[in-house]
Amino acid sequence: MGARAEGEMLARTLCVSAPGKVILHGEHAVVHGKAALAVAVNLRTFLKMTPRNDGRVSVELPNIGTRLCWETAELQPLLVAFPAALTESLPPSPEQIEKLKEFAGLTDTTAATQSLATLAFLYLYLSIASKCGFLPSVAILVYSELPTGAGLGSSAAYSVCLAGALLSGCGVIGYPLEEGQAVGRWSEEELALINSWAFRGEQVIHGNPSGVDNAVGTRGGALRYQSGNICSLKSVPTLRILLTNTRVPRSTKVLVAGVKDKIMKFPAVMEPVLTSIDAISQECETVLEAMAERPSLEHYPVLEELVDINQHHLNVMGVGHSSLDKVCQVTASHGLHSKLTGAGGGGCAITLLRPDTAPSVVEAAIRDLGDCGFECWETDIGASGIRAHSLQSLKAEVLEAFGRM
Ligand SMILES: Nc1ncnc2c1ncn2[C@@H]1O[C@H](COP(=O)(O)OP(=O)(O)O)[C@@H](O)[C@H]1O
Ligand SMILES: C[C@@](O)(CCOP(=O)(O)O)CC(=O)O
Ligand SMILES: [Mg+2]
Repeated sequence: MGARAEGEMLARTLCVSAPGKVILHGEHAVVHGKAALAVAVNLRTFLKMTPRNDGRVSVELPNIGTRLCWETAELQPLLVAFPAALTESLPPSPEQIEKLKEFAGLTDTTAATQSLATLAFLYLYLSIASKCGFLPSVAILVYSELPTGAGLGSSAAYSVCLAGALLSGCGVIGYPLEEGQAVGRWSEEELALINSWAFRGEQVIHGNPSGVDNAVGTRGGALRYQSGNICSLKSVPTLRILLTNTRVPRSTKVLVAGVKDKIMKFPAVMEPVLTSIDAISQECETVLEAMAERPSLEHYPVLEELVDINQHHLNVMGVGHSSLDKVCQVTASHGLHSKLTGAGGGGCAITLLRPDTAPSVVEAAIRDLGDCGFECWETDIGASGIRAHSLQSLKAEVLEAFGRM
């Protein structure tokens, strides 16, 4: 697609998608500067953005039953609180969030799910619009295959899609889809910009995110993340992972804040736990590299033991839940090893499957987990990061979701 001047609105419909993720090790500790290993999973969030000609901006969020619509003229006065220089260099401020809450009529009685999604959209829309000097009149629809609020990075996939679409739509970055092309990808430099803005969206939703989720949602694959440093893991073996959704709702923002409180209350107790989790991430990465070089079943007992140790540490940090304990007990009864993934407190767990784990064992574990009311599915890891798509290339259920609104 030919280059457009920054600030020149894309005059066509664009479509982007970003993957969810699984944190193998390091959730919560990564918020406090330790290493985490995260892999993208092929459950994706899709966003379609279409130019409007009526001076309005609308947002359809069917996964959370939310529809938003404003006149861009209503939004114009808010730009004063979003000067480009400020929003690019500083995190969302409490004053900015308060202004957005007041504007959108969000109160303490508004469901957090709706409130956070609305605030993240408005923050990114106004910040990027401020950077390119105009308020685009567009219709946005976001549809996700990810369970929302379950530890699979749905907030990050949402933020990455919004950042990619708005930056492309406003001409800050290109839209990498030539005529006749099905899928396009941005340059490294553009991905870095998408990631940094997605991180801003995560800051609105999570409060104090580490950045691992938006990093893996932007770049895909498998990576080690520590204090802003992203290291893509080139040699990662194919891992079989069983995902179990306990369906217990929880808020990452609340759980992350709770861990911070515990660290503040018991620093001498909690710092060694964080250091131990950091060592687990490093040890796991070493084993995965060895497996990639020389595949062998001998490495699995080590991986399984690291899973067990990390799960115990997460319970010590206060982010376990009886439903997650149940997943661990049920899978252990089949000789399998599980841990929570993401913020915990419910949501999803991962179970490591060996290459030679008998299908009958997996089926029995899935059956028993289903009897507990949990939803299970085996997933492959290492999905691609954010992508641009032609509408024609999208699978039927996505087109259906895009079309029914
Ligand atoms: N598809 C979506 N549509 C609208 N909002 C979404 C979507 N996915 C995630 N969100 C926002 O992200 C929040 C979930 O974030 P979080 O608590 O971090 O859970 P997760 O583990 O899924 O990232 C939701 O409450 C909602 O505000
Ligand atoms: C708990 C944490 O480490 C991961 C949160 O993952 P999720 O939002 O629950 O998918 C928080 C963070 O790293 O920002
Ligand atoms: Mg999240």
